[in-house]
Amino acid sequence: MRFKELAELFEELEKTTSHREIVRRISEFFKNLKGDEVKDSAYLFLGSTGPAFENTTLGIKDMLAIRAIAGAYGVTREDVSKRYARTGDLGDVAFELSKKRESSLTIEDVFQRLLQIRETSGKGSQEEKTALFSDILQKATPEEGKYIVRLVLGRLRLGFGDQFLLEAFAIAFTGDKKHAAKIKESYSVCTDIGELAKILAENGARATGFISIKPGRPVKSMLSQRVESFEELEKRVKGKKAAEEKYDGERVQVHKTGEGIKAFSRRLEDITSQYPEIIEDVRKTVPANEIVLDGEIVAYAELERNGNRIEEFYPFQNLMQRRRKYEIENYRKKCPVAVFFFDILYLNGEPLLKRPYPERRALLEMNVVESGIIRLSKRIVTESVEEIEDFFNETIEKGLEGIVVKSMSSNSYYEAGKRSWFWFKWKQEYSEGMRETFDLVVVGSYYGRGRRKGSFGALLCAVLNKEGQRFETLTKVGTGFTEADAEEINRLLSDHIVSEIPKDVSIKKGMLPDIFIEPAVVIEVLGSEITNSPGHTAGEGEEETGLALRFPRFLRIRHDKTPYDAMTVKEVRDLKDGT
Ligand SMILES: Nc1ncnc2c1ncn2[C@@H]1O[C@H](COP(=O)(O)OP(=O)(O)OP(=O)(O)O)[C@@H](O)[C@H]1O
Repeated sequence: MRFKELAELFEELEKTTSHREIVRRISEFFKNLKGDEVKDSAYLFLGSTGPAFENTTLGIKDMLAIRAIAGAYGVTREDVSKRYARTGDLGDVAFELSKKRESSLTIEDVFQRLLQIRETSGKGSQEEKTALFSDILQKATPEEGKYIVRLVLGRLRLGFGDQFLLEAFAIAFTGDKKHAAKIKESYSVCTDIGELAKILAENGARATGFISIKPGRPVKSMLSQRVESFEELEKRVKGKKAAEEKYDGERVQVHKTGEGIKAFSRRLEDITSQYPEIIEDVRKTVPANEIVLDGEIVAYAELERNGNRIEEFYPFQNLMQRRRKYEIENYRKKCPVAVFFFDILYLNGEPLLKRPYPERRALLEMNVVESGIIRLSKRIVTESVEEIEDFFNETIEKGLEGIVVKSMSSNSYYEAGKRSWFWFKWKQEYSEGMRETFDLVVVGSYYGRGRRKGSFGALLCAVLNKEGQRFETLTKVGTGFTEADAEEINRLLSDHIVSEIPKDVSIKKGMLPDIFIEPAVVIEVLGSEITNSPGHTAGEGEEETGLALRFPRFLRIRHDKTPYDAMTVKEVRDLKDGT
């Protein structure tokens, strides 16, 4: 299919606000695609050239793009820069400069070219990338050029995410949107949207029955519910249960496929290169040929004190030093880590997601030999709430944040991507009656004054309205930031500044921030009271006013969460209602 049709659709979708209409248009489009176009278009709709767990960056920043655009249209770089300053979007600049009336570019041509740019590396690659980019721009019409530029820069902002695409697949490939729920479940297991689209296109609704975990392709993590009290725990998980230490670090899924070993974060990013010591030790101590393990990486050291070996757990913030591309060896020494595996999802050709937890745990213990760095989560198995309470107190003494209680029932499967009723977390702060933490999405910022001049004074934060896939504001967060936090936040937000309210965000007039931010950055906030408020849009309906969070205080950036992992309106309402 011609790329022109995709560019035209992008243009229309940008202007469309109706959820139904967007899904309908996308599904019509997918119905007409053939072969590889299905897979490639699925990636392109999300502004990418592959699944999240592959490194899909094309390595072209503004400077190179300006060079490529100037070269393509025979104008000076100054001219391009001036237009860029005026429009704020290099895609719009390409649109202005292109004079081409007709083009024969196909979706495949554009996709292959993006891949070529992505795969060009090494010496002289900048020139080569620029030349490849310039060349395709010359062949493109103004509309096509606009979207090619945005795709190359990773800035296609259509204002919707993968959930819309999955709903469109239901209509396009199964003929009925009632299959959307099953397709969304399949996406938690097959997290490669292109691959999923292809399987659905070839097999229809039947596909959701056989999609399975595959080593090398991370599944979405299973998450836990929270309980308010031990009494509630007893009610929720009857009889024998396991209580495991809860480690506060970075979730990790380790995939071993023969000699290849990869580590993926909760956001499904490839974090293999950040933790070479874990990869080395898995190679040494996990003999299975093909295996997928789930666990938590923590900043950790075993120390000797007065002749005793003691375990030292360091705060989550220490571990964040390891989020880097360079100086890895240096930081490996500065911030030693261990990984605590608590689950096994695949073993030598056999998917284990549908095996109950006790069986999975037994297989985990049989297949992982503990070393200094590779550990198994410590746990007890008991029917007694008192024993769990003792275990909980010991974990707190050790400096850990709490426990995760797991059901031992015969259907306690691994529920990828779900906040499951088989896992319950219990943290120290709950037992102390402390305030609740909220993971919120930053959607705007207000200029700072006084000491905070030049930075932000407060951040406008939102929660996810799951039904509408929209972000609705809940609170303004202005305290709790250190200077380093503020700097890091400014840096993260700078990539996501937009000139108007993003389409999937709702903000009340009186709450409009100085700068709009597209949903991308998640922060964890401590708050104390949820109230009704006409100032915010969270949960606002015809009959209901919005909800607001009072006295919020910034705790940390959640690098590991995407906006779609943020707290939902329903969760906030449940907390308010005390359910
Ligand atoms: N033994 C364990 N079993 C399961 N999860 C564990 C364990 N130890 C640590 N964890 C971590 O705890 C998380 C479970 O809490 P939850 O699912 O609510 O995630 P969260 O939203 O990140 O919450 P929190 O902020 O409380 O960590 C898991 O995602 C995992 O990263």
